[in-house]
Amino acid sequence: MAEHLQLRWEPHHDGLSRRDRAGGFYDAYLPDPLAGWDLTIPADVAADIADAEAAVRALNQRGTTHVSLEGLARFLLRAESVGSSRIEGLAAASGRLARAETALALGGDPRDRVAVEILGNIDAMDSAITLASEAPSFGLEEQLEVHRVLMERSPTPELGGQVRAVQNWIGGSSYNPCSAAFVPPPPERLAPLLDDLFAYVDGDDHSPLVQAAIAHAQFETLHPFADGNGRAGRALIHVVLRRRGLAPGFVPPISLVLATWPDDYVAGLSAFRHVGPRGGPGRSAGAVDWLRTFATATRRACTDAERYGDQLTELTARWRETLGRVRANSATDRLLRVLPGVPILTVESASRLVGRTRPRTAEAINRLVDAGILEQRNIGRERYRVFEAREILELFTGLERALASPVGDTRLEPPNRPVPRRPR
Ligand SMILES: Nc1ncnc2c1ncn2[C@@H]1O[C@H](COP(=O)(O)OP(=O)(O)OP(=O)(O)O)[C@@H](O)[C@H]1O
Repeated sequence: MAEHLQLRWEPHHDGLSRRDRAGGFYDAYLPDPLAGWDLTIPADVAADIADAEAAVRALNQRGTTHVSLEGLARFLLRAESVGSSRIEGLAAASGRLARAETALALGGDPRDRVAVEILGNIDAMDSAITLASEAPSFGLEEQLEVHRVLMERSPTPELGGQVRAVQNWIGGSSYNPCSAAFVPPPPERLAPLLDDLFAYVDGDDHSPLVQAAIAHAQFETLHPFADGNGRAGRALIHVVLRRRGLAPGFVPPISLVLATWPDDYVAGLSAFRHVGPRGGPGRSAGAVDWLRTFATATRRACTDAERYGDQLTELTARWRETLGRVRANSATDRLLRVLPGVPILTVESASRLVGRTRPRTAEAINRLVDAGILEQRNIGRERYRVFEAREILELFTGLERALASPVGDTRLEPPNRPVPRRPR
């Protein structure tokens, strides 16, 4: 039975105010395990979930722009891998990251410390997700490894891969949980609940989107780490959708939309935390509120990603019109195909990507520069010569900004969290 445990807080800290120094009572939440839950989902919400799953599937099957979505979606992981308090990291434009990444790939010094640090976080998220998605089975050990990788580049790497041994809480005073918005289970109650959660993640009791939503909510409810629960919980959504095969190539940015609707997000998590008997109707009713929010966020993430895919298609069609005749399978033709996924190139990297000699590739690049499609830049301390498709980077910034607008359009409602500035 899910319940609140009333516990006494013995003060440890010399807090600033009398209230912070004081001890007192608090309610820690103890959820039910997930195993054997007979979750009842009403028809309208089941239909919402089916629609959202179909949208994710369609996005993953989207022929030509599929590779492009995958290519740039890596940068979307920035907001999932950088703590939400890191404003500078969240507001760094994708062009800046792509340039730093290119300089690093060339063995140089990008001279942009912030971008290098963000890239490190993205890599950590990327490898944590890959590791967990490809592991033959998923259990606590895999989750600890994911957390270790995620925390490696954080200010507190020593917290990585360790289940907390102390009580934590969300909101209220920093000194005691007595005024907290939510208090997760006490540390000594975590072990069986974590085993239960990862058995659920490894199974297929529910459809993939339901599983991702419930795994995320139960994970945030347990808050098993001293830090990095947000990052690990966001990674878990990707892991479930990949492991279940719903999103083999591209996971839509669901948690970015949830971050844009913080009130709905927290209300959904709170509704999920029912109090009462394990099989009672209150449990399913609370979970259904959360599932509705999660399905809506998924559909919105897919719509925004679809729109971005359409804009890419329109842009490349416009480029072809500007260029006039482009011979099929020529270096130019192939370059136009790879650019949406890799908008910053050198002659060498482009030559590898299009499978043509360097002189042929250089000719094609020059043609695109003459047409205003590519711009030459010098990057990094070494001043490497690169070619950049500015319009693609701008579209991507537009996608990031739209995702941060509660209504999906920054002209109607501005972004409500830090995002890159609109390109000038
Ligand atoms: N009321 C709540 N109940 C349960 N979980 C919550 C609640 N409010 C926020 N959360 C979750 O807690 C996370 C923050 O936990 P924590 O500070 O450990 O994570 P983080 O990865 O360090 O930070 P961030 O999410 O800001 O990157 C949020 O991202 C959110 O997923």
